[in-house]
Amino acid sequence: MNILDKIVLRKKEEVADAKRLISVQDLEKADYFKRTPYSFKEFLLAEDRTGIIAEFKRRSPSKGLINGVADVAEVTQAYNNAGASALSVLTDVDFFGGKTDDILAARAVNQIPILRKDFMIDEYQILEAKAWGADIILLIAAILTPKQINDFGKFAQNLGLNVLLEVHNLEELERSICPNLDAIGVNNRNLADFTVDIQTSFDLVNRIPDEFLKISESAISNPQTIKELKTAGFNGFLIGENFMKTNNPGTSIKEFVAQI
Ligand SMILES: O=P(O)(O)OC[C@@H](O)[C@@H](O)c1c[nH]c2ccccc12
Repeated sequence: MNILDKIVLRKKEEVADAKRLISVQDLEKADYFKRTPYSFKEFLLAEDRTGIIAEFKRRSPSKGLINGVADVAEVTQAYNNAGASALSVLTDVDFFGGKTDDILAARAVNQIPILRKDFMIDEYQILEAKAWGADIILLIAAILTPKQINDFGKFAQNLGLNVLLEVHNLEELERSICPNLDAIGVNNRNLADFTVDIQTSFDLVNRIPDEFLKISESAISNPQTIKELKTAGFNGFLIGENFMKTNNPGTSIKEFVAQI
């Protein structure tokens, strides 16, 4: 079994446990459930922002521990102050060291869009994202059928959430594309075997219809790469490890932004 299969198997248990603890009715009663999410597009295309979607990630299956001490409120605020267009917060517990409370903590101190970064397999998780104050959800083509992508996309957009579809190759892109999406992300990392190649982004960018925001995800560590991805047509750049692996992710993003 590859790692992605393991994550999805465990996710099914995690979601079943969460459903037993908190009902859908209770999620819908949360204060944040009433708020209107920020527009991903508006922030990504804003002249005074960088297009960077800056990620808070403690650990990953590919790298193990990345940062065990960083504070989510402190780091996401520093990302925001450095000009991030949006924040990405991992909520997967077992494989990425995330916590539900991380989104709540980031939401409380930031007025820019927040992506709930997780492996979405059930509508319940979309309701959680809304209740926790997230603005964007991620749908990963590699683990979902085209029908699930269409249905989850519609469900999320009906709640006012923005939808980011993640693909890793042309086959996933072509089978998954549907109208109920706001953005399409090309993951430079193959989630099944962790190999990374930025070329994946350059190969797929012109296959993404212009009605969608175009995001390049993972393995970005050089400001020069942002310039090249922009020229190729990307609007957004999802960066995690490059900042999180340092002693001070907030300083790290500032130095990075100064060079783009
Ligand atoms: O830390 P990196 O290499 O900058 O990558 C960030 C982000 O793209 C990566 O964490 C990611 C992309 N897609 C995912 C899906 C699930 C979990 C994590 C991810």
